[in-house]
Amino acid sequence: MRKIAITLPEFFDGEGEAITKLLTEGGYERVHIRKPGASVKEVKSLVKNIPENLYTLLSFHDHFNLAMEIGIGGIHLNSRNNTIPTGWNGLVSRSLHSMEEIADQGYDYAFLSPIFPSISKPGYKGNFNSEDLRSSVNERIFALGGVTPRRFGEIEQLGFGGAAMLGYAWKRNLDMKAFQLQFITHPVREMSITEEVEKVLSGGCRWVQLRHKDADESTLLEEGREIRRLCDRYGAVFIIDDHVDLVKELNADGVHLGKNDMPLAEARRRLGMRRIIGATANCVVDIERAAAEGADYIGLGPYRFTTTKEKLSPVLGIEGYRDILSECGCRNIELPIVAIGGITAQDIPALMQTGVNGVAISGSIIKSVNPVWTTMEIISEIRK
Ligand SMILES: Cc1ncc(COP(=O)(O)OP(=O)(O)O)c(N)n1
Ligand SMILES: Cc1ncsc1CCOP(=O)(O)O
Ligand SMILES: [Mg+2]
Repeated sequence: MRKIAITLPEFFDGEGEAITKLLTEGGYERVHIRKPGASVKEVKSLVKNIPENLYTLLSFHDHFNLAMEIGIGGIHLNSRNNTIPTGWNGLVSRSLHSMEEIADQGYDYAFLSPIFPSISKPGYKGNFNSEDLRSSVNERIFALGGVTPRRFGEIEQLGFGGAAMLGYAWKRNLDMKAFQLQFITHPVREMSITEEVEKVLSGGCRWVQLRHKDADESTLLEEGREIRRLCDRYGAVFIIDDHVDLVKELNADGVHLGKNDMPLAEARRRLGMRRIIGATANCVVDIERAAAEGADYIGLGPYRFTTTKEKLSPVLGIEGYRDILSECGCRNIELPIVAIGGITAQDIPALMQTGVNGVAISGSIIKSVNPVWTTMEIISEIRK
Protein backbone atom coordinates (compact mmCIF):
# COMPACT_ATOMS: atom_id res chain seq x y z
CA MET A 1 0.00 0.00 0.00
CA ARG A 2 1.36 3.45 -0.92
CA LYS A 3 1.24 5.62 2.19
CA ILE A 4 1.38 9.40 2.69
CA ALA A 5 1.36 11.06 6.12
CA ILE A 6 -0.06 14.52 6.82
CA THR A 7 1.25 16.34 9.89
CA LEU A 8 -0.96 17.21 12.84
CA PRO A 9 -1.87 20.92 12.87
CA GLU A 10 0.07 21.49 16.13
CA PHE A 11 3.85 21.17 16.41
CA PHE A 12 5.16 18.64 18.93
CA ASP A 13 8.56 17.92 20.47
CA GLY A 14 10.63 15.57 18.33
CA GLU A 15 8.40 16.09 15.27
CA GLY A 16 11.31 16.44 12.81
CA GLU A 17 12.69 13.12 14.02
CA ALA A 18 9.22 11.51 13.84
CA ILE A 19 8.83 12.69 10.21
CA THR A 20 12.30 11.36 9.36
CA LYS A 21 11.39 8.01 10.88
CA LEU A 22 8.16 7.72 8.90
CA LEU A 23 10.08 8.36 5.67
CA THR A 24 13.11 6.19 6.37
CA GLU A 25 11.64 3.29 8.40
CA GLY A 26 7.87 3.66 8.39
CA GLY A 27 7.15 2.89 4.73
CA TYR A 28 5.64 6.35 4.03
CA GLU A 29 6.58 7.70 0.58
CA ARG A 30 5.79 11.36 1.38
CA VAL A 31 4.98 13.57 4.36
CA HIS A 32 2.75 16.62 3.93
CA ILE A 33 3.63 19.54 6.19
CA ARG A 34 0.23 21.02 7.03
CA LYS A 35 0.41 23.59 9.82
CA PRO A 36 -2.39 26.13 9.28
CA GLY A 37 -1.41 29.50 10.72
CA ALA A 38 2.24 28.59 11.31
CA SER A 39 4.87 31.19 10.41
CA VAL A 40 7.71 30.69 7.91
CA LYS A 41 10.08 30.68 10.88
CA GLU A 42 8.17 27.86 12.62
CA VAL A 43 8.03 25.72 9.48
CA LYS A 44 11.74 26.39 8.81
CA SER A 45 12.69 25.27 12.28
CA LEU A 46 10.64 22.07 11.85
CA VAL A 47 12.31 21.11 8.56
CA LYS A 48 15.74 21.96 9.96
CA ASN A 49 15.41 18.73 11.97
CA ILE A 50 14.82 16.64 8.84
CA PRO A 51 17.81 15.55 6.70
CA GLU A 52 18.02 17.63 3.50
CA ASN A 53 18.11 14.54 1.31
CA LEU A 54 14.49 13.87 2.39
CA TYR A 55 13.20 17.33 1.36
CA THR A 56 12.02 16.01 -2.01
CA LEU A 57 9.70 13.67 -0.09
CA LEU A 58 7.98 16.57 1.68
CA SER A 59 5.03 18.64 0.45
CA PHE A 60 4.10 22.03 1.88
CA HIS A 61 0.48 23.17 2.38
CA ASP A 62 1.66 26.78 3.01
CA HIS A 63 4.69 28.96 2.36
CA PHE A 64 5.22 27.84 -1.25
CA ASN A 65 8.05 30.37 -1.72
CA LEU A 66 9.96 28.74 1.11
CA ALA A 67 9.28 25.36 -0.55
CA MET A 68 10.93 26.65 -3.79
CA GLU A 69 13.81 28.25 -1.91
CA ILE A 70 14.88 25.13 0.01
CA GLY A 71 14.08 22.40 -2.54
CA ILE A 72 10.88 20.90 -1.10
CA GLY A 73 9.46 18.26 -3.48
CA GLY A 74 5.77 19.18 -3.50
CA ILE A 75 3.11 21.77 -2.82
CA HIS A 76 -0.49 21.05 -1.88
CA LEU A 77 -3.21 23.35 -3.19
CA ASN A 78 -6.08 24.24 -0.90
CA SER A 79 -8.53 27.06 -0.30
CA ARG A 80 -5.85 29.15 1.48
CA ASN A 81 -3.20 28.63 -1.18
CA ASN A 82 -4.68 27.75 -4.56
CA THR A 83 -2.13 29.16 -7.01
CA ILE A 84 0.94 27.36 -8.25
CA PRO A 85 3.89 29.78 -7.94
CA THR A 86 5.62 30.80 -11.18
CA GLY A 87 8.65 28.63 -11.84
CA TRP A 88 7.42 25.72 -9.71
CA ASN A 89 8.46 22.38 -11.21
CA GLY A 90 7.84 20.00 -8.34
CA LEU A 91 4.79 17.85 -7.56
CA VAL A 92 1.34 19.38 -7.15
CA SER A 93 -1.34 17.76 -5.03
CA ARG A 94 -4.77 18.91 -3.88
CA SER A 95 -7.70 18.01 -1.66
CA LEU A 96 -10.95 16.70 -3.13
CA HIS A 97 -14.29 16.52 -1.35
CA SER A 98 -16.57 15.29 -4.14
CA MET A 99 -16.45 12.72 -6.95
CA GLU A 100 -16.93 15.44 -9.56
CA GLU A 101 -13.63 17.11 -8.62
CA ILE A 102 -11.69 13.95 -9.52
CA ALA A 103 -12.00 14.88 -13.21
CA ASP A 104 -10.34 18.29 -12.64
CA GLN A 105 -6.90 18.82 -14.19
CA GLY A 106 -3.73 20.28 -12.76
CA TYR A 107 -2.66 17.89 -10.05
CA ASP A 108 -0.30 14.92 -9.84
CA TYR A 109 -2.19 13.25 -7.02
CA ALA A 110 -5.03 14.14 -4.66
CA PHE A 111 -6.60 13.26 -1.32
CA LEU A 112 -10.29 12.38 -1.39
CA SER A 113 -11.96 12.74 2.01
CA PRO A 114 -13.65 11.82 4.28
CA ILE A 115 -13.67 8.12 3.35
CA PHE A 116 -14.07 6.54 6.83
CA PRO A 117 -14.97 8.01 10.25
CA SER A 118 -12.02 10.16 11.38
CA ILE A 119 -9.79 9.09 14.30
CA SER A 120 -8.26 12.51 14.87
CA LYS A 121 -11.56 14.43 14.55
CA PRO A 122 -14.16 12.42 16.49
CA GLY A 123 -17.62 12.86 14.97
CA TYR A 124 -16.43 13.18 11.33
CA LYS A 125 -17.96 10.34 9.32
CA GLY A 126 -17.30 8.91 5.83
CA ASN A 127 -19.12 10.72 2.99
CA PHE A 128 -19.11 8.29 0.07
CA ASN A 129 -20.61 4.92 -0.74
CA SER A 130 -18.50 2.01 -1.96
CA GLU A 131 -20.22 1.70 -5.34
CA ASP A 132 -19.59 5.35 -6.25
CA LEU A 133 -15.99 5.13 -5.08
CA ARG A 134 -15.30 1.97 -7.05
CA SER A 135 -16.53 3.58 -10.26
CA SER A 136 -14.77 6.94 -9.80
CA VAL A 137 -11.39 6.70 -8.04
CA ASN A 138 -8.09 5.88 -9.75
CA GLU A 139 -4.40 5.43 -8.94
CA ARG A 140 -3.82 9.19 -8.52
CA ILE A 141 -6.37 9.36 -5.69
CA PHE A 142 -5.40 8.67 -2.07
CA ALA A 143 -8.08 7.80 0.50
CA LEU A 144 -8.08 10.19 3.47
CA GLY A 145 -10.10 10.18 6.71
CA GLY A 146 -10.17 7.39 9.28
CA VAL A 147 -7.53 5.37 7.45
CA THR A 148 -5.67 2.72 9.46
CA PRO A 149 -3.79 -0.38 8.23
CA ARG A 150 -6.96 -2.42 8.85
CA ARG A 151 -8.60 -0.50 6.00
CA PHE A 152 -5.78 -1.07 3.45
CA GLY A 153 -7.44 -4.12 1.81
CA GLU A 154 -10.69 -2.20 1.34
CA ILE A 155 -8.84 0.88 0.02
CA GLU A 156 -7.03 -1.23 -2.55
CA GLN A 157 -10.22 -3.00 -3.60
CA LEU A 158 -12.00 0.32 -4.08
CA GLY A 159 -9.30 1.26 -6.61
CA PHE A 160 -7.46 4.01 -4.71
CA GLY A 161 -3.78 4.56 -5.49
CA GLY A 162 -2.92 4.65 -1.79
CA ALA A 163 -3.76 5.88 1.68
CA ALA A 164 -3.19 9.29 3.28
CA MET A 165 -3.05 9.28 7.06
CA LEU A 166 -3.28 12.11 9.53
CA GLY A 167 -4.48 10.64 12.83
CA TYR A 168 -3.04 7.15 12.63
CA ALA A 169 0.40 8.14 11.34
CA TRP A 170 1.17 10.13 14.50
CA LYS A 171 -0.21 7.78 17.13
CA ARG A 172 2.54 6.91 19.55
CA ASN A 173 3.86 3.38 19.25
CA LEU A 174 3.56 1.77 22.66
CA ASP A 175 6.73 0.29 24.13
CA MET A 176 5.46 -3.28 24.35
CA LYS A 177 8.15 -4.36 26.80
CA ALA A 178 7.22 -1.57 29.22
CA PHE A 179 3.55 -2.44 28.64
CA GLN A 180 4.03 -5.93 30.13
CA LEU A 181 3.70 -4.63 33.69
CA GLN A 182 1.64 -1.58 34.59
CA PHE A 183 1.94 -0.69 38.27
CA ILE A 184 -1.13 1.05 39.71
CA THR A 185 -0.58 3.16 42.81
CA HIS A 186 -2.89 2.75 45.81
CA PRO A 187 -2.56 4.44 49.19
CA VAL A 188 -1.27 2.17 52.01
CA ARG A 189 -0.17 2.96 55.56
CA GLU A 190 3.40 1.66 55.18
CA MET A 191 4.65 4.06 52.49
CA SER A 192 3.75 7.06 50.37
CA ILE A 193 2.50 6.79 46.80
CA THR A 194 5.84 8.08 45.47
CA GLU A 195 7.76 5.54 47.58
CA GLU A 196 5.63 2.81 45.99
CA VAL A 197 6.64 4.11 42.58
CA GLU A 198 10.35 4.26 43.50
CA LYS A 199 10.24 0.63 44.60
CA VAL A 200 8.52 -0.75 41.50
CA LEU A 201 10.82 1.24 39.20
CA SER A 202 13.88 -0.11 40.96
CA GLY A 203 12.39 -3.61 40.57
CA GLY A 204 12.27 -3.10 36.77
CA CYS A 205 8.68 -1.88 36.14
CA ARG A 206 8.57 0.69 33.32
CA TRP A 207 4.89 1.69 33.26
CA VAL A 208 3.27 3.49 36.18
CA GLN A 209 -0.31 4.68 36.65
CA LEU A 210 -1.01 7.30 39.30
CA ARG A 211 -4.36 6.22 40.72
CA HIS A 212 -5.20 7.97 43.95
CA LYS A 213 -8.96 8.00 44.43
CA ASP A 214 -10.32 10.89 46.49
CA ALA A 215 -7.01 12.78 46.51
CA ASP A 216 -7.46 16.51 45.96
CA GLU A 217 -5.89 18.26 42.99
CA SER A 218 -2.92 19.70 44.87
CA THR A 219 -2.00 16.24 46.26
CA LEU A 220 -2.28 14.73 42.78
CA LEU A 221 -0.11 17.50 41.35
CA GLU A 222 2.54 17.04 44.02
CA GLU A 223 2.59 13.25 43.60
CA GLY A 224 2.38 13.51 39.83
CA ARG A 225 5.37 15.88 39.59
CA GLU A 226 7.52 13.52 41.63
CA ILE A 227 6.34 10.47 39.66
CA ARG A 228 7.14 12.29 36.40
CA ARG A 229 10.69 12.92 37.66
CA LEU A 230 11.08 9.29 38.75
CA CYS A 231 9.69 7.92 35.48
CA ASP A 232 12.03 10.19 33.49
CA ARG A 233 14.98 8.92 35.51
CA TYR A 234 14.06 5.28 34.73
CA GLY A 235 12.74 5.85 31.19
CA ALA A 236 9.27 4.73 32.27
CA VAL A 237 5.81 5.59 30.94
CA PHE A 238 3.66 7.64 33.31
CA ILE A 239 -0.09 7.75 32.98
CA ILE A 240 -2.72 9.17 35.27
CA ASP A 241 -6.08 7.63 36.17
CA ASP A 242 -9.24 9.63 35.33
CA HIS A 243 -7.78 13.18 35.38
CA VAL A 244 -7.58 14.23 31.73
CA ASP A 245 -7.08 17.85 32.77
CA LEU A 246 -3.87 17.08 34.68
CA VAL A 247 -2.15 15.24 31.83
CA LYS A 248 -0.65 18.30 30.13
CA GLU A 249 0.16 20.07 33.38
CA LEU A 250 2.11 17.04 34.63
CA ASN A 251 3.46 16.23 31.19
CA ALA A 252 2.14 12.71 31.76
CA ASP A 253 2.33 10.29 28.84
CA GLY A 254 -1.41 9.72 28.99
CA VAL A 255 -4.53 8.85 30.91
CA HIS A 256 -6.61 5.79 31.78
CA LEU A 257 -10.40 6.14 31.42
CA GLY A 258 -13.30 3.92 32.43
CA LYS A 259 -16.96 3.97 31.45
CA ASN A 260 -17.84 6.61 34.03
CA ASP A 261 -14.99 8.93 33.07
CA MET A 262 -14.67 11.49 30.29
CA PRO A 263 -15.68 9.96 26.92
CA LEU A 264 -12.65 8.77 24.94
CA ALA A 265 -13.42 11.01 21.97
CA GLU A 266 -13.50 14.11 24.17
CA ALA A 267 -10.24 13.09 25.85
CA ARG A 268 -8.64 12.55 22.43
CA ARG A 269 -9.83 15.98 21.32
CA ARG A 270 -8.27 17.59 24.40
CA LEU A 271 -5.04 15.58 24.47
CA GLY A 272 -4.26 15.13 20.77
CA MET A 273 -2.78 12.06 19.09
CA ARG A 274 0.55 11.93 20.93
CA ARG A 275 -0.78 11.07 24.41
CA ILE A 276 -1.70 7.54 25.38
CA ILE A 277 -5.35 6.87 26.20
CA GLY A 278 -6.15 3.60 27.94
CA ALA A 279 -9.71 2.33 28.28
CA THR A 280 -11.35 -0.13 30.67
CA ALA A 281 -13.21 -3.13 29.25
CA ASN A 282 -15.12 -6.06 30.68
CA CYS A 283 -16.19 -7.74 27.41
CA VAL A 284 -15.42 -7.80 23.70
CA VAL A 285 -18.08 -5.20 22.88
CA ASP A 286 -16.34 -2.74 25.23
CA ILE A 287 -13.04 -3.45 23.48
CA GLU A 288 -14.50 -2.96 20.03
CA ARG A 289 -16.09 0.34 21.06
CA ALA A 290 -12.86 1.60 22.65
CA ALA A 291 -10.91 0.64 19.50
CA ALA A 292 -13.36 2.56 17.33
CA GLU A 293 -13.09 5.58 19.64
CA GLY A 294 -9.30 5.65 19.32
CA ALA A 295 -8.06 4.03 22.56
CA ASP A 296 -4.38 3.06 22.55
CA TYR A 297 -4.73 0.11 24.91
CA ILE A 298 -7.24 -1.79 27.02
CA GLY A 299 -7.30 -2.65 30.73
CA LEU A 300 -9.43 -5.81 30.70
CA GLY A 301 -10.86 -7.03 33.97
CA PRO A 302 -11.38 -7.76 36.72
CA TYR A 303 -9.59 -11.09 36.67
CA ARG A 304 -10.79 -11.85 40.21
CA PHE A 305 -12.31 -10.00 43.18
CA THR A 306 -10.12 -7.22 44.57
CA THR A 307 -10.55 -4.66 47.34
CA THR A 308 -8.42 -2.10 45.44
CA LYS A 309 -11.43 -0.99 43.43
CA GLU A 310 -15.03 -0.47 44.48
CA LYS A 311 -18.01 -1.30 42.27
CA LEU A 312 -16.26 -4.03 40.31
CA SER A 313 -17.64 -5.27 37.00
CA PRO A 314 -18.31 -9.04 36.75
CA VAL A 315 -15.21 -11.14 37.45
CA LEU A 316 -13.82 -12.71 34.24
CA GLY A 317 -11.61 -15.55 35.49
CA ILE A 318 -9.20 -17.31 33.16
CA GLU A 319 -12.04 -18.63 30.97
CA GLY A 320 -13.35 -15.11 30.47
CA TYR A 321 -9.94 -13.96 29.20
CA ARG A 322 -9.63 -16.98 26.89
CA ASP A 323 -13.04 -16.32 25.33
CA ILE A 324 -12.57 -12.57 24.96
CA LEU A 325 -9.04 -12.79 23.54
CA SER A 326 -10.08 -15.44 21.03
CA GLU A 327 -13.07 -13.32 19.97
CA CYS A 328 -10.74 -10.31 19.54
CA GLY A 329 -8.65 -12.46 17.17
CA CYS A 330 -11.77 -13.37 15.16
CA ARG A 331 -12.85 -9.74 14.93
CA ASN A 332 -9.36 -8.54 13.93
CA ILE A 333 -9.02 -6.29 16.98
CA GLU A 334 -5.37 -5.52 17.47
CA LEU A 335 -5.34 -3.26 20.54
CA PRO A 336 -2.79 -4.17 23.23
CA ILE A 337 -4.49 -5.56 26.34
CA VAL A 338 -3.43 -5.71 30.00
CA ALA A 339 -5.26 -7.98 32.43
CA ILE A 340 -6.21 -6.35 35.73
CA GLY A 341 -7.79 -7.16 39.08
CA GLY A 342 -6.42 -9.20 41.98
CA ILE A 343 -3.53 -10.58 39.91
CA THR A 344 -0.55 -12.23 41.66
CA ALA A 345 2.74 -13.60 40.31
CA GLN A 346 1.26 -17.12 40.35
CA ASP A 347 -1.55 -16.12 37.95
CA ILE A 348 0.80 -14.83 35.28
CA PRO A 349 1.68 -17.98 33.28
CA ALA A 350 -1.99 -18.86 32.67
CA LEU A 351 -2.97 -15.25 31.99
CA MET A 352 -0.16 -14.67 29.46
CA GLN A 353 -1.25 -17.89 27.71
CA THR A 354 -4.62 -16.30 26.94
CA GLY A 355 -2.90 -13.77 24.65
CA VAL A 356 -2.93 -10.66 26.84
CA ASN A 357 0.12 -8.42 26.35
CA GLY A 358 0.70 -7.72 30.03
CA VAL A 359 -0.78 -7.28 33.49
CA ALA A 360 -1.72 -4.27 35.63
CA ILE A 361 -1.15 -4.82 39.33
CA SER A 362 -1.46 -2.90 42.57
CA GLY A 363 -2.16 -4.92 45.76
CA SER A 364 0.00 -8.00 45.26
CA ILE A 365 3.02 -5.71 44.83
CA ILE A 366 2.52 -3.04 47.49
CA LYS A 367 1.13 -5.41 50.10
CA SER A 368 4.02 -7.88 49.65
CA VAL A 369 6.90 -8.13 52.13
CA ASN A 370 9.33 -6.75 49.57
CA PRO A 371 7.74 -4.81 46.69
CA VAL A 372 11.06 -4.54 44.81
CA TRP A 373 11.55 -8.31 44.76
CA THR A 374 7.89 -8.97 43.98
CA THR A 375 8.14 -6.64 40.99
CA MET A 376 11.24 -8.52 39.80
CA GLU A 377 9.47 -11.87 40.29
CA ILE A 378 6.40 -10.71 38.34
CA ILE A 379 8.54 -9.45 35.45
CA SER A 380 10.47 -12.68 35.32
CA GLU A 381 7.18 -14.67 35.25
CA ILE A 382 5.91 -12.50 32.37
CA ARG A 383 9.09 -13.00 30.33
CA LYS A 384 9.40 -16.79 30.89
C1 LIG B 1 -5.00 -0.54 33.34
C2 LIG B 1 -6.29 -0.19 33.99
N1 LIG B 1 -7.38 -0.90 33.69
C3 LIG B 1 -8.57 -0.59 34.26
C4 LIG B 1 -8.65 0.46 35.15
C5 LIG B 1 -9.97 0.86 35.77
O1 LIG B 1 -10.38 2.15 35.33
P1 LIG B 1 -11.87 2.64 35.66
O2 LIG B 1 -12.79 1.63 35.11
O3 LIG B 1 -12.04 4.02 35.22
O4 LIG B 1 -11.90 2.61 37.24
P2 LIG B 1 -11.00 3.49 38.21
O5 LIG B 1 -9.61 2.98 38.16
O6 LIG B 1 -11.07 4.90 37.74
O7 LIG B 1 -11.63 3.30 39.54
C6 LIG B 1 -7.49 1.18 35.45
N2 LIG B 1 -7.48 2.22 36.29
N3 LIG B 1 -6.32 0.84 34.85
C1 LIG C 1 -8.20 -0.29 39.02
C2 LIG C 1 -8.80 -1.61 38.87
N1 LIG C 1 -9.72 -1.85 37.90
C3 LIG C 1 -10.16 -3.09 37.87
S1 LIG C 1 -9.47 -3.99 39.10
C4 LIG C 1 -8.53 -2.70 39.62
C5 LIG C 1 -7.62 -2.76 40.78
C6 LIG C 1 -6.29 -3.38 40.45
O1 LIG C 1 -5.57 -3.52 41.63
P1 LIG C 1 -5.23 -4.94 42.30
O2 LIG C 1 -4.07 -5.48 41.54
O3 LIG C 1 -4.86 -4.61 43.72
O4 LIG C 1 -6.46 -5.79 42.24
MG1 LIG D 1 -11.69 5.79 36.06
